[in-house]
Amino acid sequence: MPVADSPPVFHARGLTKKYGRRGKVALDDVNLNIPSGRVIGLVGPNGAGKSTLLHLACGLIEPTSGSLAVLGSRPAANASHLARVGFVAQNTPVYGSFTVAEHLVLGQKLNPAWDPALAQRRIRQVGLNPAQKAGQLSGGQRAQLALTIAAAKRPELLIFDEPAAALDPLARKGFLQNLMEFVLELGASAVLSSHLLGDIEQVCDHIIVLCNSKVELAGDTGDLLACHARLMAPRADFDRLAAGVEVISVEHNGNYSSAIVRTDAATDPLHPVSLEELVLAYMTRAAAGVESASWEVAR
Ligand SMILES: Nc1ncnc2c1ncn2[C@@H]1O[C@H](COP(=O)(O)OP(=O)(O)OP(=O)(O)O)[C@@H](O)[C@H]1O
Repeated sequence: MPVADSPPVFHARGLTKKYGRRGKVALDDVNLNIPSGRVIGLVGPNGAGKSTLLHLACGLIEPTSGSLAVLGSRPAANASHLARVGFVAQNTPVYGSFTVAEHLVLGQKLNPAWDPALAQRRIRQVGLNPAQKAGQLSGGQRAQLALTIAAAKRPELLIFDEPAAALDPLARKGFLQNLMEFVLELGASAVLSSHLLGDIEQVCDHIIVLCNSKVELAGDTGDLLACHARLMAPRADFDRLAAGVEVISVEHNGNYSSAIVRTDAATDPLHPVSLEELVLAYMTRAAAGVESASWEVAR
């Protein structure tokens, strides 16, 4: 894994992206500092701005205002920076009329640090036929090809936009396993956007929760899990919570309530939360904020 003094994977300051003449806001004043050496899960509801952030990070689009540095430089600043980042887009695009072997030849031509041995070995390991046209591969095989091409660049950062969404559970498991093997073999960082919280929980050690174009939560999963818990108590107790306890989301069931709280205090009775519960709590809070804001406007 990269050393502690490596530049951050993402360093965003006031990062804002608006689309089109109407200025549709996709990212709104985002601040982030994501250390290297992590497998980062980027989660959030549809339209939250995840793909926009990843496209900005790959230099495919420009911010409207603010700044984003990726591995310490402007995204896609030059050929050598491009070579440091491997990107697997949504639906893992490949050239349908090219064979698997032709993809590897193309990869070698286009990438100065291409590792042919790694590419060949991985193609063999995942059982891809070099002579097969990519257009005839299954979704899982296409994803494995796209992952191999991204990894054979030997990048410092691998970026995946919902790479496994269309795969069946077995293919997804294989894909995630390979992804983790690559991360270890390359000593790379990875950013993985996904709606599949189970996948995120399985492979990520850092998360970014993006809701309504803003960062709702970001941090190392271990740290976040340590300062969140489920609090179950009579409903009335929630009116007099200890100082330092913040309710993120709460469900009432008769006179009893169950809440996900952020706490630096030891409050009884607290139960640990899973990463999935934590992410859902922040997404629920953000959705409730939008609902009450639009209700205010409607009044
Ligand atoms: N090229 C574009 N032109 C106009 N609006 C766009 C464009 N791309 C994205 N948007 C809008 O920006 C917002 C964020 O979109 P984005 O694709 O980044 O979200 P996302 O979190 O990746 O969503 P999903 O989970 O559905 O893939 C959405 O409201 C979307 O409609």
